[in-house]
Amino acid sequence: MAEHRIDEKPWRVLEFYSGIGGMRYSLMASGVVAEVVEAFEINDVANDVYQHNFKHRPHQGNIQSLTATDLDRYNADAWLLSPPCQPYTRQGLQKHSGDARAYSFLKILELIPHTSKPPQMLFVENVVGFETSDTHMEMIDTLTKLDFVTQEFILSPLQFGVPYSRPRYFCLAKRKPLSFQTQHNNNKLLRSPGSLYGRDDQVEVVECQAEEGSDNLLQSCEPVEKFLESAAQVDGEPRSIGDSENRSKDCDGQEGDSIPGSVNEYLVPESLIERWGDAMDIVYPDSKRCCCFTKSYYRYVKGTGSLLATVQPKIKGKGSCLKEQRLRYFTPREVANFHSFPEDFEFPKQISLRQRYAMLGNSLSVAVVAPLLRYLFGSSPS
Ligand SMILES: C[S@@+](CC[C@H](N)C(=O)[O-])C[C@H]1O[C@@H](n2cnc3c(N)ncnc32)[C@H](O)[C@@H]1O
Repeated sequence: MAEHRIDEKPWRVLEFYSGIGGMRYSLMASGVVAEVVEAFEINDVANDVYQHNFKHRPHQGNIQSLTATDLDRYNADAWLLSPPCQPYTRQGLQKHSGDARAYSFLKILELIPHTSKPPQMLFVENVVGFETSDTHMEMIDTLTKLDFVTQEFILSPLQFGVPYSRPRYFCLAKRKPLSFQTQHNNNKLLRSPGSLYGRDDQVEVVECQAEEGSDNLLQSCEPVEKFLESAAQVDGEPRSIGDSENRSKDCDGQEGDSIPGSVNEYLVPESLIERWGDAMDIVYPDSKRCCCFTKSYYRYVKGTGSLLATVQPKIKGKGSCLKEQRLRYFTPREVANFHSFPEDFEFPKQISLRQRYAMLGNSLSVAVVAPLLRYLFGSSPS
């Protein structure tokens, strides 16, 4: 557990790029006594979802236009940020700080020295690849000049028992005189959660080798079936206003927008299986791993997330007839389960299926972020 402050006053937290609130759910799950004093998000649909679940509407607008005076008003102890990842993704142009979508985060870094009371703690989440970018260099440079100590991680839900591969980069920063519990990891990039639980480096090396694919690691994960809705629940997904009855089924694998009214509408059309079967990642209820769901899941089938075989073939995989396996998309609720969102998380009825998948694809794993936040806020032995 994170230690409470002696005065029991909650930490005052600012949440930047709040989306549908994955960071806030992680903070709640971490057990840290904290209050989100404001959240910032440009996308009003995401703000609808956030408000629906937290009864608090984030400040809507471009983070780039915030000033040091604006931020001073909140008198926050910690800033949690999950800035756009497109400038750093391997599939993208990798323009890093040259990409306009990186500007708002660079602006925030610029503002820190101009605030009258800089935050004591910072938490940044991004895609793997961020750690080699010039934005990362800029961030570490700024934090070092301001007397922050950092510990960086690349971690995936697979390392926390969730059968879901979504490795992400995390930077944890504390301003002196605050310090981390495991100080020998200062200024290191770690690929195992060992130090979050006070385990030594040797264990970390083993776990690091185990990441992404080792049998040991996968065996410690729960099976995919634990994350599934029952057929009745899948059937009960709400239909949204203005959604078309049928998805358009383009030959390039792109699909249109809708909200399914029955389980059949999650089934992958045969035309897509014929055309894209070889590129599909297919998993079974007893599988111990599925692929990262991106914001294009359900619109495209290639490289956007796994599909579930609802009929178990005699021989698993592509050797057996895919059409007989009744492939279906995971529902948004199931994707939220893989992100370890709480059961009471829900989308307002008017949010379309495409929007649900897009916002979930942008979000983060509570199973990974909660222990990182607990570690960040925990106080070091003096
Ligand atoms: C990687 S997602 C973070 C998602 C969030 N952590 C969650 O759990 O849903 C980035 C978010 O930043 C928002 N965003 C991007 N640029 C922004 C800007 N300049 N100002 C405010 N929000 C921005 C996007 O709309 C998106 O929701």
